[in-house]
Amino acid sequence: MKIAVVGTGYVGLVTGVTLSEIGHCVTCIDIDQTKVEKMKKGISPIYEPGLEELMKRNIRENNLFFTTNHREGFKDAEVIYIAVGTPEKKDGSADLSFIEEVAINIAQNINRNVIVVTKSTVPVGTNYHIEKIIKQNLVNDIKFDIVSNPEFLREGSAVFDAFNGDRIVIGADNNKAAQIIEEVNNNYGIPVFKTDIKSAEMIKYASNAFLATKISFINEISNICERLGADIEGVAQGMGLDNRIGSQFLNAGIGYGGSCFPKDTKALIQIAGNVDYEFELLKGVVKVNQKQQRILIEKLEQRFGELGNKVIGVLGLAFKPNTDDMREAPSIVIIKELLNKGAIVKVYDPIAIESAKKVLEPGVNYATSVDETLYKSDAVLILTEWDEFKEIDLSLFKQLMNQPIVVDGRNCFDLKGALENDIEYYSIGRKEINRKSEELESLSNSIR
Ligand SMILES: NC(=O)C1=CN([C@@H]2O[C@H](COP(=O)(O)OP(=O)(O)OC[C@H]3O[C@@H](n4cnc5c(N)ncnc54)[C@H](O)[C@@H]3O)[C@@H](O)[C@H]2O)C=CC1
Ligand SMILES: O=C(O)[C@H]1O[C@H](OP(=O)(O)OP(=O)(O)OC[C@H]2O[C@@H](n3ccc(=O)[nH]c3=O)[C@H](O)[C@@H]2O)[C@H](O)[C@@H](O)[C@@H]1O
Repeated sequence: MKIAVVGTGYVGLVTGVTLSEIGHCVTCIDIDQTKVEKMKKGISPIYEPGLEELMKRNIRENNLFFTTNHREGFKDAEVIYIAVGTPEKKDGSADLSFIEEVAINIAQNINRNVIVVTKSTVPVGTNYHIEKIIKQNLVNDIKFDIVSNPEFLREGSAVFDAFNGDRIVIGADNNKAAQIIEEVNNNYGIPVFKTDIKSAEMIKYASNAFLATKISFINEISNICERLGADIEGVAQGMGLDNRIGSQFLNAGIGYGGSCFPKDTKALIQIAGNVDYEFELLKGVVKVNQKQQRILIEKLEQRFGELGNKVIGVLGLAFKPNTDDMREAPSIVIIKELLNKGAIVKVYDPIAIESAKKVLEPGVNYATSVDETLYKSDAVLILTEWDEFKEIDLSLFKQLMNQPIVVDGRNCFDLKGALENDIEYYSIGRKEINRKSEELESLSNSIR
């Protein structure tokens, strides 16, 4: 089938590339000329494992094209996917200006009957808004249908998710259109769930809000565990064994970040507010997340008192491993606060340094390796659980740092290893490990 995809962020690019991989002829359209030039050469503008190989192959086989020109991109397209951003406005609601612009682009440039599929995460009712804008601005006498097809991929495993997702949600009022979009997706081999348009739009927000709730919940439990001397890892494992709860998304840490959970939770609070419903639970989730992002600063202050002139190394900047995406990364909030408190901040990330430079405060020192970050630091914070950090030789902390104090926001190391390597180790929801502690012997025995 001939398909156009508008917008080549994570969602648009992965959608376009994987649709070409399953046998469609796809043209991706973006208004960013530099990005399009890169993509035409098979270079991915985002770091996403496996994506570039698929891009290159499908470009070579003439299944995948890129353009900045909407008319050229829509030419003969039977299906048009909308995958532009829906960022957060100041009041927390979703900014639909990119979506509205694309609706006008479509109305002015389509030359045949077409199905318009919205992949972007949009508030309930937006697909009808898109339909209205297209109708009002149509230039040619053609017919079109609208379909909601929200995206559930995760950054860092987006290609894997495209072929192994749990479900594809198709929301439509017209059975024929729903059936065609189901056929388009056939070769992904993923179960399809069909529903009406508004419910499909809500499934996306409710899913993200639920996952965010799970994270804030386990983070609160971890804070209580710390105070009571219970161990969050065991608690999460024990909870997850109940199939009704499930073991995923129970990793306590420094709060969720990224381009979607923070904005989608706030947008859903607004969506509910618009129909006079106060979503109290979700408001709590957002508040807990904001508090959790500061938890490592509290731990540092408890240990040092003042942070002025302390050299703090930071390992990990991206909001999660395997991506260079810095959108709403907890590292931004934490580093800003460290600088405000007068600390000297040295940071390292295996992939996200260049994107981090665009968003972090001036005054940050960028290191090029773990060793350089550790060297003569008074404490090290771990903010992203990259494999490179999980595999660090633990003896390096004592060898390279002024004092081996590690405040780990992602529970990368086991307590026994930290203890054996003389690390003063603070993590999330677990016992503190500290050679200075008088309980050292008994603690050591209990861990062994
Ligand atoms: N990033 C993610 O992992 C996921 C994102 N989503 C949702 O998907 C949507 C897109 O998100 P991202 O891929 O992160 O977007 P993004 O913001 O990274 O990229 C959007 C792209 O659209 C382009 N664009 C804007 N207006 C355009 C126009 N009129 N014509 C052509 N191109 C245009 C921009 O130049 C940009 O390259 C959002 O609604 C988001 O909530 C859903 C699931 C996962
Ligand atoms: O709508 C979206 O954009 C996407 O949002 C998330 O995907 P993503 O943001 O890429 O990453 P996640 O793996 O969900 O992680 C989000 C944040 O939660 C944090 N997290 C995740 C899991 C966990 O157990 N604990 C935890 O703190 C991560 O560190 C990260 O900061 C969802 O998982 C996707 O299904 C959805 O499509």
